[in-house]
Amino acid sequence: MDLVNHLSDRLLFAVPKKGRLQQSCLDLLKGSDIQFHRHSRLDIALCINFPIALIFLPAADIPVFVGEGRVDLGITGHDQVRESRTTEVEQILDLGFGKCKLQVQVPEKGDIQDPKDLVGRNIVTSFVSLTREYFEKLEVEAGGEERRGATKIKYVGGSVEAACALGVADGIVDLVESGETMKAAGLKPIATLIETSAVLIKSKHPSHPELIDRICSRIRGVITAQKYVLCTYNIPRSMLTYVVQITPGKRAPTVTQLMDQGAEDWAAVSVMVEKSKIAMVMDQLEEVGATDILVMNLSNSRSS
Ligand SMILES: Nc1ncnc2c1ncn2[C@@H]1O[C@H](COP(=O)(O)OP(=O)(O)OP(=O)(O)O)[C@@H](O)[C@H]1O
Ligand SMILES: O=P(O)(O)OC[C@H]1O[C@H](OP(=O)(O)OP(=O)(O)O)[C@H](O)[C@@H]1O
Repeated sequence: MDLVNHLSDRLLFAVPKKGRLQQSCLDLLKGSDIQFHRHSRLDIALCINFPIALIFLPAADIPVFVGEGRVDLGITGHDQVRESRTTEVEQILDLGFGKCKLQVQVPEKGDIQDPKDLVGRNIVTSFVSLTREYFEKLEVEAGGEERRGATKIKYVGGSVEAACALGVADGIVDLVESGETMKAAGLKPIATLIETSAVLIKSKHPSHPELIDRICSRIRGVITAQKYVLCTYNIPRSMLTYVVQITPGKRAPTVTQLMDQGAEDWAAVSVMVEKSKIAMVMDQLEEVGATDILVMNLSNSRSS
């Protein structure tokens, strides 16, 4: 197959080839009905139902390719966009997965309590630019311009948490989600550089802008459906002003008349509620007299 010819008319969309973001990305593509066949060992997959080619790349390389305009769209971590230093990508959508923090970590039992204590010492990280930027500020605060660059920052590609135990580093800068890796390595956090999650990014000069809008709209629909549930309930009309405050909806609740004889002063409400808040919202609705409260998962959505 002549891949180069096949790519020329297609929107190029980069997704992580491995690691923490990959499965959620594949789920998102499936939910958006972006169909493709990936041949084993090939990092390019042509879509069947869109003029799109998926390019499987390391998460760290995606902002570089998108920033240089070699690829039109991409999914990677916000941390990787910041680390790449590119100003040529637009972050168009927070995808809500891959949430973690980039933290300064030191041995739990050591004498270092404050990131300032690390100035002039050895740091190991996969995020050299963000770490350098962070420590340059501390260096200047600690000793003026002549201290700038005093901290030794070394790049490693993975297993960063092993660096202190191996005597390579006095502290590390690494991602933390559950904290299990940090704890197992006998480390504790002493500062947070940034919080991150997966983002959809696009080149500032993309090809196929209309197709990009279509894909963004599909992905946004799937993300919204994952974030919200649909809640319906019945409520006396006299209580409507209260319950609208409990369930304001994404735009506004839909209120309809109950058809039951004798229920003229009752209304049926249908409204989107954030999944993370639904249990508390149901408690509040019950307290103010709502009945027949039902909650349904959404498989997809579209709204402007
Ligand atoms: N523990 C985690 N929880 C949530 N998201 C994470 C976690 N670790 C990493 N991420 C996100 O996934 C991105 C890719 O990290 P990951 O460790 O999967 O890298 P990778 O591309 O597999 O490279 P490598 O494993 O070789 O370092 C990170 O930049 C971050 O945005
Ligand atoms: O706080 P936790 O939930 O334990 O997650 C944090 C770990 O996850 C990432 O590494 P990953 O496991 O992806 O492998 P890596 O060390 O090879 O990058 C990150 O670099 C941490 O090591």
